[in-house]
Amino acid sequence: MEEVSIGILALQGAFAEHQSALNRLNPSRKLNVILVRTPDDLCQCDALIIPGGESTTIALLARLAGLFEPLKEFMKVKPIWGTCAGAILLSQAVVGAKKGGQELLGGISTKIARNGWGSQVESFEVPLELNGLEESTRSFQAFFIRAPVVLEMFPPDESPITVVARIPLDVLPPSLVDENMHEDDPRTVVALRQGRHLLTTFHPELTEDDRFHRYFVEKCVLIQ
Ligand SMILES: NC(=O)CC[C@H](N)C(=O)O
Repeated sequence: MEEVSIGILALQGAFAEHQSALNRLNPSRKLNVILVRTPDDLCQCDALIIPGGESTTIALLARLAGLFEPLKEFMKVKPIWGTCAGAILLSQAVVGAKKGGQELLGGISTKIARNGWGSQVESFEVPLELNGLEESTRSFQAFFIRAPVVLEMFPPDESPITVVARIPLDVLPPSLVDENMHEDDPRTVVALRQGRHLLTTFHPELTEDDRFHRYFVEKCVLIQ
């Protein structure tokens, strides 16, 4: 059986947790997990995960490793999943970037707010409402740690955006709900797929529930 190689960008952040989650899966094809630190590592990958951490630092370290341009090229042809800081890097536009700016790979048609839930809540845990994951009726307990917030989903040029998970308004910490927020508000969208790319603003790798990892492998990587 032909193997498939999934890279995890391992410059900073929660890459080891993603590695453990991938190693727990038992997908329909054999998985080879590669920690990516150089352009040569990236060349061996069929898909990539960019973990949570600090988006500015990850971008800077990627630039220093000579990985930034190769990552942009990679994203044009192969699937990438960005979690939290990784979700910022995948977005087309960001607000709240650090002084000096934030380099983006920009392959997903979203505008995202860095640390967008504000300083009042550094982190929180809520059950999500899912769409298209296995056992979707069973909610997913998600950790948000200084998470970004999706502000806008642009009408895409090519592939449409599929919302994969939302935070129901009634479980959002009250300090984060404002009176203009409605059920379809982009700010409630915490996981979305565009083509073969996946974006999650929380940390699926910090739970034992591997459904998002399975979703990425089956729906973004192995799909023809
Ligand atoms: N948990 C995370 O990945 C936090 C992201 C971080 N706030 C950033 O801007 O990069």
